[in-house]
Amino acid sequence: MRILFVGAEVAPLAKAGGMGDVLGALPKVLHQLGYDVRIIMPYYGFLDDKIEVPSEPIWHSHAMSQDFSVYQTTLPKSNVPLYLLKHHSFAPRRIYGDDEYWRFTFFSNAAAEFAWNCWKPDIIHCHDWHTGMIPVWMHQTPDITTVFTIHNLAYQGPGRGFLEHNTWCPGYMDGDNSLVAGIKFAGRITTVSPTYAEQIQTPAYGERLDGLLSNFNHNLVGILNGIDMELYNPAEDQFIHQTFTPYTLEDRKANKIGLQQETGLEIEEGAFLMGMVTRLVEQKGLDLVLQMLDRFLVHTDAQLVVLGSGDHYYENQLWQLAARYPGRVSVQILYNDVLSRRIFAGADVFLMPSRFEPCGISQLFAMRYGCVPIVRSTGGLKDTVSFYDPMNEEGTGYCFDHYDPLELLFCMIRAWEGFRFKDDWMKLQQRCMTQDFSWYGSAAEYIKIYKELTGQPGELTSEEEDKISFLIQKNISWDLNGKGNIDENIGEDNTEKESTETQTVIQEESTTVEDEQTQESTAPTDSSTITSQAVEVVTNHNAPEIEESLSQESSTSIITTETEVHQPTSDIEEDQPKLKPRPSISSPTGD
Ligand SMILES: Nc1ncnc2c1ncn2[C@@H]1O[C@H](COP(=O)(O)OP(=O)(O)O[C@H]2O[C@H](CO)[C@@H](O)[C@H](O)[C@H]2O)[C@@H](O)[C@H]1O
Repeated sequence: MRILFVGAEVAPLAKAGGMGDVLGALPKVLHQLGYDVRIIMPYYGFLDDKIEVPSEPIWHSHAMSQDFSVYQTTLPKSNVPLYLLKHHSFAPRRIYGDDEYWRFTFFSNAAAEFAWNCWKPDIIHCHDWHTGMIPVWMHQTPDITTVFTIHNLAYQGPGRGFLEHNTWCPGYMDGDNSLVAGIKFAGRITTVSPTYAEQIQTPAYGERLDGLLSNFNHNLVGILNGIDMELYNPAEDQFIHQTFTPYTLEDRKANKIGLQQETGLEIEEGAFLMGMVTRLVEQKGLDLVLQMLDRFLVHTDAQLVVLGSGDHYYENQLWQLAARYPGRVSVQILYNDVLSRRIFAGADVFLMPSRFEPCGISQLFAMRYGCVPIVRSTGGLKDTVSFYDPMNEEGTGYCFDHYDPLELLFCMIRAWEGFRFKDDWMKLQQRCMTQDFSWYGSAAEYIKIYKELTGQPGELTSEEEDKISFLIQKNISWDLNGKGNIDENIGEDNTEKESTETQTVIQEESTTVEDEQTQESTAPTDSSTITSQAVEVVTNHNAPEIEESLSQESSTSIITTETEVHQPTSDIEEDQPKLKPRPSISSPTGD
C-alpha cells in the first residue's frame, strides 16, 4: 500500500509545534511495519542547513500559475522517502508568516499535482487546514482516497472567498474554509485523541464546527498521538546533562542542577522545580498560571522555568513574573529543542493546565523523562495522564477538572506535598517512565483505516500483530532501546553497535551545542532489571525473527542519520544564541 503524508511541519527538520512531531514519527513507524509511506513538505529556506538534498530535482510542474520543483531525500534516522517542494515563497527561513494562507494553499495544490502525476499513492494522509483542499480535489479521483487529521480545530485556514480567488474550487465543493473542506470530503477524519474527538462535537470545544462534526461523527475517529521513543530517550539523550533510566533516577539530579544553573535559578537540589515548554497562546492555560503563581511561590520553595514563544501579552506577563522572583522564576522566550529536553529531564513537575488540548505531546515527553505532569483533564491530557493515588500506588500525574485557578493551585499544592515523600515520588516517576507512549498501538489504528479505505478488511494480519506487540514490549522494557546487553538473550542484534555509532555522532554535536561544556555520557544500566526484562521479552516466540527483520531496518537507518541527527531541530532555534548560563530573564534577542 502506498501512503503519502502531506504536511507543513516534519520534525526534526521543520517544527513549530506538535504536528511536526507527528509527521516526523508516524511515517517512520509505518515504514518499519512494511508500508510504502512517503512524505511531502515545503522546501523551506533553512532546510539546506539541516539535511543534504541532491542538487537536481526529480520533477518539475506548475500549480496556481506557478512553477515548482520537487527534490527527493530521506527523513533523518529512517529510510522514509521525503519529497521537498521548492518554490520561492518557501525560501524565507521560517515556516509561518503573513502570507501563510497563500503559501499553504499553493503547497496543497502542488502536492495534489505530485500525487496525480509523479508518485501516485493509494492514500493521501492530510494534516490540518494547510492541506484541507486536497480531499476536495481528490474527491473525483477514485483510486486515491484521503485521511484528514485535525491536530487543532482552532486554526481553520483561509475562507471560501480567498480559496475561490486563488485556486480551483470545483462546483461540488462545499465548505466555508479549508479545514471544513477537509472535513467534508475526506475518506476518514481523524483527530489526535478519543476525548478530543468527543469534545469537538460540543459547543464548548467545537470552534463553531460542533454541528458539522456531529453530523460527520460516523466518519470521525480519535487516535492518540505517540512520541518518537528513539529520539527522545533519557538513557541515550546526549543533549541532557546526564543520561538516566527509571532504575537510575539518582543520576537525574545532575539534570536538575544543570538546568538551574543555565537558566539562572538558585541552585537548590531540594527545591520543587516546575517546568513548562509551550507555545505561548491562550490554549495552553497560561492565564491560570499567571493568576495563581504568586500565591504558590510565596508559601513554598518552588521554582519555575518556562520555555516558549508566542503572544506578546503572555511574554510580557511572564517577564514581569520573572522580574518579581529573581532566582526562582526563569522565563526563556525562544524556541530551543535542547533546552526543552533539559527541562523534561531536570524539572520535577511539568505544568500543562490547557484550556483545551487535542492530544498534547509535551506531557508525553515529560513523562518519558520522569517529569511528573500537572494537567487539566481535557482532551488528550485526560487520555494520557491518570490521576495519582498514592495510597494504591496508581496513576501518573496530578489532574484537575475545571478551568479554574484555584483548582490548579490545589493541584500544585498536592504535588508539592507529594514531592516530599521521596520513595513514593520515585515510584511515581518510574510509572511515568514505563508507560507505552510509542506510536505502535496508534499506527495499528491508522493501518486499519488505510486498509478499510482501500477495500481490504480493516484488521491487522497476525504477523503485524506480533511485530507490534514485540515493538511495544521493546519500548517499555528499557533494555533493547537503552544500553542493555539484550543481544546475549535474543539472537543477533545490532543495537549496541548502532548506539555506539549514534553516540559518536551526537556527542560531536553535543560539544557544539553546549559551547564546549564537557560531559561524561555514560548510560547507566541496572543489570538485574535488564536481565529479568530480557527474559520477559524472549518469551515472545517470534522475537528472534522479528528482531532480525527490524535490525536490518534500523542498521541502515543509522547510516542515513549521520548527517542529520546533529542538526538543530527548528528554523526558529537556529537564530537563537547557544545555551549558556544566563540570568533568569531573557529577551527574544537574547540580551
Ligand atoms: N519554545 C519551545 N522550544 C522547544 N520546543 C517547543 C517549544 N514550544 C513547544 N515546543 C515543542 O512543540 C511540541 C508541542 O506539542 P504539543 O502537542 O504539546 O502542542 P501543540 O499545541 O503545538 O500541538 C497541536 O498538535 C499536536 C499534535 O497532534 C497535539 O498533540 C496538540 O494537542 C495540538 O495542540 C512539543 O514537542 C514541545 O516540546
